[in-house]
Amino acid sequence: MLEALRGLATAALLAAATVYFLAWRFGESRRLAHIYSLGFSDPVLSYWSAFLMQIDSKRYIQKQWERVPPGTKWVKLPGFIRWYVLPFGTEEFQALTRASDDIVSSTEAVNEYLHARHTLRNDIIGDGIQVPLINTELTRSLGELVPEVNEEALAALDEMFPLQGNEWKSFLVSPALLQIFAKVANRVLVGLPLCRDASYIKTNVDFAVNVIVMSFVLCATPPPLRDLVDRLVSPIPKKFERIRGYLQPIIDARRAEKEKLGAEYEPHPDMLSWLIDLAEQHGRDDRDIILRMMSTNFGVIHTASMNFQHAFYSLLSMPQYMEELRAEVVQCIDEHGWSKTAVDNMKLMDGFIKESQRLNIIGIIIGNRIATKDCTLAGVFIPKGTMLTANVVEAHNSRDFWGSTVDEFDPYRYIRMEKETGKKLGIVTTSANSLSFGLGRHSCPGRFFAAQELKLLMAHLLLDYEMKFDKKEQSRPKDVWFGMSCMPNPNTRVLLRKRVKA
Ligand code: HEM
Repeated sequence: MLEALRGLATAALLAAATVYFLAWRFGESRRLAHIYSLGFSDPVLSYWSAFLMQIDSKRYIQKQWERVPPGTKWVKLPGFIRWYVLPFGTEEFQALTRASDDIVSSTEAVNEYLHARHTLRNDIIGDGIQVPLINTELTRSLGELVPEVNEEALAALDEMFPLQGNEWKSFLVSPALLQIFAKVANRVLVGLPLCRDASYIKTNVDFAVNVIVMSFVLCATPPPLRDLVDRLVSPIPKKFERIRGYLQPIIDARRAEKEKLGAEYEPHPDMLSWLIDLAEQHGRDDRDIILRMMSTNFGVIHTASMNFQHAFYSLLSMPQYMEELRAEVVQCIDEHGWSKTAVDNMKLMDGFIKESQRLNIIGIIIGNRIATKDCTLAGVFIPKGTMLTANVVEAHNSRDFWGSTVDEFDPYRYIRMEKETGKKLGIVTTSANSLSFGLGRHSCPGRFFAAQELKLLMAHLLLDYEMKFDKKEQSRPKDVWFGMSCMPNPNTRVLLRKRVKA
């Protein structure tokens, strides 16, 4: 009896979800009929296109893009849940990057694809007032933070890759790098000793996975049922309580220290301190501070770790660049010590990581925004509720822009282009053809810190380790694609050995 009832409830839920999504999709297809389709435009047949797109999204968008008639302004890409509208020409791309927040909202887009109102509690912290802290406090402190980031990078590498004598040892890269990046980031988010607490780090790493899984669950749930499903199955409230257990005593201790020392109080140079001050200015409670810490952790750990893995695999598959990169690190450190200037001067390393980001993308689209009202962008009507986004595959592989060597991995490309154009083209420079950190006013504010940690970690690996893939053929392991998203192969093992320095 109970089984039958459960079956009936599941069938009713599935039927409700199907009716809801079909109704939504029919309406959206009608409203976007004037925009060129990458595949079938018919609301029903477009599900077939969406299916083909999910199977091999990179090839699908590349092939369909080549067929777009010249002069087209915007195109739409079919998804199972909705259409994605993308700028086709330069003018349209600029209209998207320049559109103000009251026309296109990145927060609403995050709310939709990550279900952030539920998963990241954007109903409370969706105002994003912590974002400017990254642009100001964190980016300004990068120079001061180098010794700390450096110390943490060394400690984390030693812990995750323990080696003795001159033995070669095999390591699974992906989980080790997640821990390393979580620890290094938390050195500047919360400081010592918590950044080295294995259980705190694990809770944050797991929280990010919970967010992704819950966003899939909520995506498959019709909107009226989402609050209920979230309350019944989400593991996130428990994660919040665990993180609160770690952070609340530190928040209390810092407040007590400030009260005791008065004018002599030296604030800790980390995100937690900046958030405590921010909460005071805006009259927010400690729950607010903890949620913002969790949301920041969500944004920093997996992105940096995946970008690094891609660059690391590229390096191992092209060992011819190891000596040149090592020589550059040695020269920069000899001249400037372990400092921001030294890191900034590692131009070949910069170009190597940027070239890896260009060719090893983590998704075919980036910079999602939702139109919050009916509007006209570059002369074309965009209805309220449309998801706008940009094509990373085309941006990073455009033969017109990158020239005949577009398919080659060339770390010197940016040094050469900087000389030719006089423009800065480092990792942190975003443009219509470099979209790894997003686009326009909501491009990643943490990219200056991210570039520093990626370069410092790569520098230490080069100086302190010999490394190669733990498999016969030393070629890049195949990436793993899920629909429109891609990640470096998580099963990759690497052999490491302590390097004897000359
Ligand atoms: C390699 C590492 C990283 C990558 C690839 C990355 C990438 C991105 C991308 C693609 C976006 C969306 C941009 C857009 O919608 O146009 C973004 C947004 C953001 N990132 Fe990062 N990120 C990284 C590291 C970091 C770090 C270390 C921090 C903080 C310290 C950070 C904080 C943020 C924030 C707060 C936003 C939202 C900005 C806004 O809404 O205005 N990210 N990031």
